[in-house]
Amino acid sequence: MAWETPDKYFDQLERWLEMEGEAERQRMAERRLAKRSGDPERSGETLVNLRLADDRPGLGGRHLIDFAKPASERLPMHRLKVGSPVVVSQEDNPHDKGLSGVVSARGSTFLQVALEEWPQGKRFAVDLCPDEKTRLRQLSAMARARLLHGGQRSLRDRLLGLREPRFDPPPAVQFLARLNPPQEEAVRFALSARDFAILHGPPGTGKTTTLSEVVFQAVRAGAKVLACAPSNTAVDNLLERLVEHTPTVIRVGHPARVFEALRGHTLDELVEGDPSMAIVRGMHREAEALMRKAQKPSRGRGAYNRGSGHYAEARTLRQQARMMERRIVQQVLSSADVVCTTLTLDEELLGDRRFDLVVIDEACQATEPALWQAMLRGDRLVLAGDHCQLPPTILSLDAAREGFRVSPMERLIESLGAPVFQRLRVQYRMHESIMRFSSDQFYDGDLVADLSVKSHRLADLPGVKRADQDPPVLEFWDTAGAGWEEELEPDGESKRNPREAGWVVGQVEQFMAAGVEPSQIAVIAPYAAQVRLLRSRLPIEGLEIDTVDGFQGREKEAVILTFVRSNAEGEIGFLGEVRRTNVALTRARRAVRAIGDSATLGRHPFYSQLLDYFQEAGAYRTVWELDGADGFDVS
Ligand SMILES: Nc1ncnc2c1ncn2[C@@H]1O[C@H](COP(=O)(O)OP(=O)(O)OP(=O)(O)O)[C@@H](O)[C@H]1O
Repeated sequence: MAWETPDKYFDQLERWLEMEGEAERQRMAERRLAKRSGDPERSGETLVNLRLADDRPGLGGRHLIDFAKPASERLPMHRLKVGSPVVVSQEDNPHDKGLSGVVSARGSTFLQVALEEWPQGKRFAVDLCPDEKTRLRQLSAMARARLLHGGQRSLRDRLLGLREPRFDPPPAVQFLARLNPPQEEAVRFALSARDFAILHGPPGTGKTTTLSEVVFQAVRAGAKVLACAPSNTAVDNLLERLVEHTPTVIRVGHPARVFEALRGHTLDELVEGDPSMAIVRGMHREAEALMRKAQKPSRGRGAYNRGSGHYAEARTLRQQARMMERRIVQQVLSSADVVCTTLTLDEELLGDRRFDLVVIDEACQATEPALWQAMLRGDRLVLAGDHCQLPPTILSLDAAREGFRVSPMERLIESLGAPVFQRLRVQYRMHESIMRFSSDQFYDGDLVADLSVKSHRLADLPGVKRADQDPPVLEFWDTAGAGWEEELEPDGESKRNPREAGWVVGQVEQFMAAGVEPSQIAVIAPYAAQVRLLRSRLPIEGLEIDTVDGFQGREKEAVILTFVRSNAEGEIGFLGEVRRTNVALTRARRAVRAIGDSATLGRHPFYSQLLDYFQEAGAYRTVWELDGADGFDVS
């Protein structure tokens, strides 16, 4: 997509944001309706009938509260992630407006929410909130980006493709981490950019490792760096790498949203640990004592004056304490070489701070408006991601159709091509035969499996039984002609395939019988209804069953993939977004088992090539080989 002027670009983005806001509001209204009609949890954005299961104090006087179902039932499938803004409300009180909080942890049977206040009541609902605040911040950043001058304007115009990006000759670099040659080349390339550069990191190629090295080198040369990512999880992954070589990294953000092991690097904890904070705490204590004194009834001459004097003194003390705290916060921030945050920046906290370099990891998960807050803070920009995996989630189908799903990184690669990006090529995850198809389809056949993973197999894992014949790395089971058809979930829109689900149960059992741990297995289905069905059939501790989106950025030793679609019309729905299948296949380290209907899938050229690939690899099977496949009752 190309824009003639910055104004046209920003006009378009504002329109898409408005459409997205409308879609979000619509979704909330549908959720309210579903709540009344009986199955509120179907949307995945609400959990109901929750009790208080546990609690502990959190930072800054917050409460960390575990909500769970009665008798610790497993929670249904839901989209409330760590960092999601939520509202906790009393179910028995229809007038309760609820308390705002943030999801701070989640497990199969509980959801932990960080709340400022203690929730009153016995039965609770937790609802995902629309992220209005983020949208407003993006709009405000875009309004500022329209009016830029000087160097900032030149970077903006280059990011819009209106001017050529500039590169210096690659510098000589002494690397801190052990990198492979394409990673080293990518670091030199990123450091040579005068405006922006892109690191394209296919699955398992060490994109975050490489981006961290770019940050180390910049810091070494005296730069201040802003390191961002679209989600809290991605920021924490980056932070985990950054702290290895850069001691002065500070993570800005609600501590409840930060991995527990990394909380020592949060601004809140660093400020709390600052020696001057003892004085601030003392001032608060003194102010409280004065308030108590003022509230005590006292009689006699001058009592009223004494009381109001105490109030005034307490107020002044509190103001001074807050000012001092703000100063400490700013001092701590200034001491950092690297500030780490999500793309939704806290503008008030950062003030007019600027950075020599801004890096954005998982940049293909960010929409265009999400870029601008961070972009306005820096002189140079490095984006890292993989546009051959899933794009950002967009609720408004119209906006998505018009192009809102295209991330800025994807747009820049598509429009400017080879000069602006470097691809990493050595991957450290997949057996070579798992990698090959994805490499040929999405990465120009460029990927190479590192020796450490090239031929690794399940049988090499500790605890997995060695058999005469090792379990194969790949298998595709074809259901064509067996009548294993898809169906609509009762009362729902989502699709499922009970016969495929039955087959998946058998595969999980086989893996476990061979000694593979449930936590080493991923069961992936493109449709929520199939995920729900499988979760009800496989209540196994540690086994993860999720949609493709739920597994992006993760890996497992073995992946079982059910394609679900099987119909006479050859409809494949959103499997037509082939990047979804790229993500699903490339989560696997040592084994892939897939099941699908070649008669339905094979009409699409991508799936037809996938089937050929499995066939050529000697990994094609058909369910007719199974006892009683015709009318075979596995469900
Ligand atoms: N040069 C290297 N030598 C050895 N191992 C490496 C190298 N680079 C990366 N790795 C390993 O590869 C794995 C993936 O690295 P990293 O998390 O940086 O990748 P990523 O590309 O960001 O991952 P994802 O595909 O999940 O986005 C890690 O276990 C990392 O230690």
